[in-house]
Amino acid sequence: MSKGNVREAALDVLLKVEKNQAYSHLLLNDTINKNQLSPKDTGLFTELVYGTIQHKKKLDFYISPFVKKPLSKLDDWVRILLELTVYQTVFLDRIPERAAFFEAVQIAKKRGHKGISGMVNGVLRSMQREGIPDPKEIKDPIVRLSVETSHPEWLVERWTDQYGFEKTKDICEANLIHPKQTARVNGTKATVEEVFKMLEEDGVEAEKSTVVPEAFTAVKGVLSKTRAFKEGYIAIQDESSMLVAHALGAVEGERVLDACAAPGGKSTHIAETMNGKGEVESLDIHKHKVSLIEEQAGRLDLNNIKARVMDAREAKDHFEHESFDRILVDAPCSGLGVIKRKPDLKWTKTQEDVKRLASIQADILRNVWPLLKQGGTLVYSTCTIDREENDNVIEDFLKGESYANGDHNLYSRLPENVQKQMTEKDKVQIFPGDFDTDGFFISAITKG
Ligand SMILES: C[S@@+](CC[C@H](N)C(=O)[O-])C[C@H]1O[C@@H](n2cnc3c(N)ncnc32)[C@H](O)[C@@H]1O
Repeated sequence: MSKGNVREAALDVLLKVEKNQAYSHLLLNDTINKNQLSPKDTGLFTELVYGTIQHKKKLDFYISPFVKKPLSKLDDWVRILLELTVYQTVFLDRIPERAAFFEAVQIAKKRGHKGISGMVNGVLRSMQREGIPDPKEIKDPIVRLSVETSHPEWLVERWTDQYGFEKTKDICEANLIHPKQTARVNGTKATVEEVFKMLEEDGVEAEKSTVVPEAFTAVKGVLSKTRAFKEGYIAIQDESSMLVAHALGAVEGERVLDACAAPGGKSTHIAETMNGKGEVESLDIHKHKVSLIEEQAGRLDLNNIKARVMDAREAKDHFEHESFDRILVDAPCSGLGVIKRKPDLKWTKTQEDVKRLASIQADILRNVWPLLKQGGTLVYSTCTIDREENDNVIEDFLKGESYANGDHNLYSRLPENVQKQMTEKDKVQIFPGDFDTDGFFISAITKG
């Protein structure tokens, strides 16, 4: 594919993502596979799409003074083409300005009329001549942080109310850092050392995690292309997600319910911690996602996972009362802890979503609770960092259920680094800047 076509493909993806027609990561993979992009083009294409979404607000701040009307009045494709081009010139060193400008004008000519390509050219040339504005000059600290780190103002305000301004600044800045490529070793098949040898043969340079014992970061190479991945020796997963199986603490022979399980990252990890012995019942409301759990379990050679389509809110009608030793509710959530991986979330999620999700989370918890044995453990986790979906859901649940208590042993089941982060023994909020991982909330409750 030529560079121009890569940029045009990026523009198409950005338009669809903005219109909420698809998630960026799915559309990105789809375009890469359909067009059989080379590794080099894949790199540029991915960078253009994620970078433009990630820095959208700052890019608009740079562009607005040079456009006569409000940016919202431009055709969407014209505004996105400008954002995409300015992203390349301001954030990427390796792309010469003249090449980026030339391609932008060619795309504008192809998609619009002469007036539009002239306008695009004019805006870009004026920016080049006059220089871009500096967000540091914005007086209001919330607006300044929102522009500097490209987050919606409502989110910066909300996090400031919940965690204070300095912590919010940390979160916003951490959200701009490229996510690491991390994975865990499938302990039922090999040791970390054995897997490192296999990876080396495939040109992957790996470093042990400082957070999770069975985890590592690939600093060079592509994990999904290795024999270790294809033959089920590793599973690609963020380290904070891996903490959840530790928090649950399942052991051989137990019966575990994973109420919201697809695509199966945690179900398979739990099955590994049980050494493949015992039962994991993995539910998901979406039929197409249940097959992903089966695929993962198959690849990792784990035979003790039973995946089925089910609304967790109805699970108590399908399983025997108090029949599970442990239950995981890795709830559907706003995903505000994984913005560095899925930057479109910061532009698509709203406060209404947070409220709606908190009510679903509470419903799921209430409905799976009767299935937990006396003395059993339930772990509630989310990949968000919003109190309304995390602490508040758990506090309300504990108030409403007389046999539910915070499980203070959670503390001892988590790695030392994480323990240091904990201010309470039965729950922990991990922020994206804490360990260079996704943001995650993990809490544990016991029955009896
Ligand atoms: C955070 S994701 C789970 C990720 C999974 N635990 C993993 O580690 O791979 C939440 C999942 O809950 C599913 N879900 C949403 N509402 C549900 C419900 N009422 N019952 C069961 N699953 C639900 C979604 O389809 C989604 O796959």
